[in-house]
Amino acid sequence: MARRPLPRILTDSAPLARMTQSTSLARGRELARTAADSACDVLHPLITIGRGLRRLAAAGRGRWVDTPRENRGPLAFFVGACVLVMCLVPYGPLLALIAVMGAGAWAGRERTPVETGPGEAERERLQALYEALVPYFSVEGDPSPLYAHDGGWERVFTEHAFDDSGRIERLQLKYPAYFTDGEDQSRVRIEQVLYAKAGRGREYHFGWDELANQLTVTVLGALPADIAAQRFVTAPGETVLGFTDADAVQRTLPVTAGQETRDAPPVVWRTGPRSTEPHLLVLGQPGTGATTLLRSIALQALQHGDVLVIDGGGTGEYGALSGRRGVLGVESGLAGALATLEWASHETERRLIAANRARQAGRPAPEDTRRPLWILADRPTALAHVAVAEGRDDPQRWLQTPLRHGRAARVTVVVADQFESAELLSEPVRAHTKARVVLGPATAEEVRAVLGAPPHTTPTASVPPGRGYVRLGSAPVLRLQVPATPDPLDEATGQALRQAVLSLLPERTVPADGTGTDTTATDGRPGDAGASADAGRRVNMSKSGGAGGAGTGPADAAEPHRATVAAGDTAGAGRAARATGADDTATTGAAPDPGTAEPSAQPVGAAGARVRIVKGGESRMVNGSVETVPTEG
Ligand SMILES: Nc1ncnc2c1ncn2[C@@H]1O[C@H](COP(=O)(O)OP(=O)(O)OP(=O)(O)O)[C@@H](O)[C@H]1O
Repeated sequence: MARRPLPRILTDSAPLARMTQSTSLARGRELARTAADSACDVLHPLITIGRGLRRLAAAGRGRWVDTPRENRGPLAFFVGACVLVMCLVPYGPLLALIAVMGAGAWAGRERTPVETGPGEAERERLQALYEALVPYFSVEGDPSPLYAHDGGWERVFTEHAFDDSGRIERLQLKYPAYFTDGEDQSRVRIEQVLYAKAGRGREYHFGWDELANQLTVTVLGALPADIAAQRFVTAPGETVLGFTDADAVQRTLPVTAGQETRDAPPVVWRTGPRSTEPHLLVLGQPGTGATTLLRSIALQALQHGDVLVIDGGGTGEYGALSGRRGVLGVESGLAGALATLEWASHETERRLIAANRARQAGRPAPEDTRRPLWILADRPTALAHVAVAEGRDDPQRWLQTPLRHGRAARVTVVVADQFESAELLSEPVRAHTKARVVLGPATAEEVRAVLGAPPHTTPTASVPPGRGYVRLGSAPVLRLQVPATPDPLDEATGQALRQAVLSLLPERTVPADGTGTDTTATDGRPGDAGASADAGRRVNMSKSGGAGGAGTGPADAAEPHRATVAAGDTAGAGRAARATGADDTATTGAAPDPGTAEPSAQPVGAAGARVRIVKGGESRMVNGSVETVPTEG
């Protein structure tokens, strides 16, 4: 049966449209809207109170439900008693009504919802980060991937925080269990992606929680660079290499920075017989603070021990140490370095033999074997170059015995050099320096090559001098800021820092000039000590040419700053001549091989002690000067 058509009024919309557009209908609508608005304004307090009473009632019901059954009776009794009291007191019901209305109005007030979660721009940033991680955290065939191209970040970014400028400050993310988080390469890839997407130019810490499959990225603030050289509160055998992040070490030290005193987290390196990393290697780009670190170590070492400095760079930046109590020599020439290191090698053996004999005799180790001896070699590879040119020994050869046996003999070796010369470092230096420092800008690969593990932070392209990474043995890699310890004889050094360093230097045992006055101690100005010194009364330990005067050989020309130590007595000139002979003996092969030399049993180490370098030879170290003495029968 055919369907009947609908009446025209229901199918044709034109009449309806006409009605809608009619002015009377529009006016009616306007009136209705105004009336509703006015009613809303008038009734608003009542609406608020009503909403509040509803919320209070809901809260009361919830409370009643939460109350244990056995407590409901007393609670009902208490409420009833309150109501009764209200009814009995004058104006009680009225006051109760006002109180209930007030509470309703307060509970029903409109609260602007607190904005939670990231804003639009921040959500976009998180989504971009998520999408960048998809190729690394997903594999084909995963039925429910955490990371997928059409996925959202909300599932995997469990924590996030932004700084005022909208950059990520902290991010915690989950990753699939099959991700190879145990492999450095895999981790480094993720760290690089996050570094690029979260904003370059800042340092990030990556905390991998392999158990929970969680990675926490935190932006690190710069390490404070305002700590200068000062007396650190440490035990003998402890050396502060610098300062690091507060959560990286468990200890703090009181330090003075500018006008304030505060606690700072130090990187403390332990040396001596019980140390598991008794020697240190420092590598870095030129000008990144290796010399400063060695100077800082020297100032701390001089508190309890003796120091020998080899300044292979020949920049004269250790000149302030010359002639100070405990400083056995500051050498920047090849010949002097060879003689000094040879002595140190024999001294190590002497200490070992003396301590061994004492042990066999049931006595404690002799006093003269217990004073720590520090060998600080700054750029020894520069001298190795000169040695090759002159056909002489590489000075590093004489570091072998101190490196191998120094721990038991309380001899500590610190070697600093530059990245580009690192392959010239001898095998014993590489093998026995378990404490390592990298200074200055370095890629993660460079840091790993030196420290044996990559840093857990992204190295930044520009860092202040003295900034780097440190690793003691197999401990974690830490960020490091070396205390500012400039050369006090450098004119560019500020007065405050100069005074800080000068105040840490031990007293002079050898006058800085012919008058016997300590010019640097009085006014701290550089240059005085060297300029006014009587050249004829100095013993040049770096001699390869004539006695006492300026060197004439090629090595001398290349070493304008080599250290000289004043003899300080009237026999200076003659001693200088003999020192030349001693030096020649030591460096032309007349000295016995370290393996066969029988060390002297004479006391050594303490400032001013007479030290014979080689038995049968004629070299002695007296007050930091090499002198020759007649051979004993
Ligand atoms: N920890 C530090 N705090 C402040 N300034 C520093 C620090 N370390 C080094 N400097 C400054 O950086 C400059 C270079 O330092 P330093 O000479 O120690 O570096 P270097 O690596 O030994 O350089 P080079 O190889 O040229 O001798 C100096 O001006 C020094 O004062």
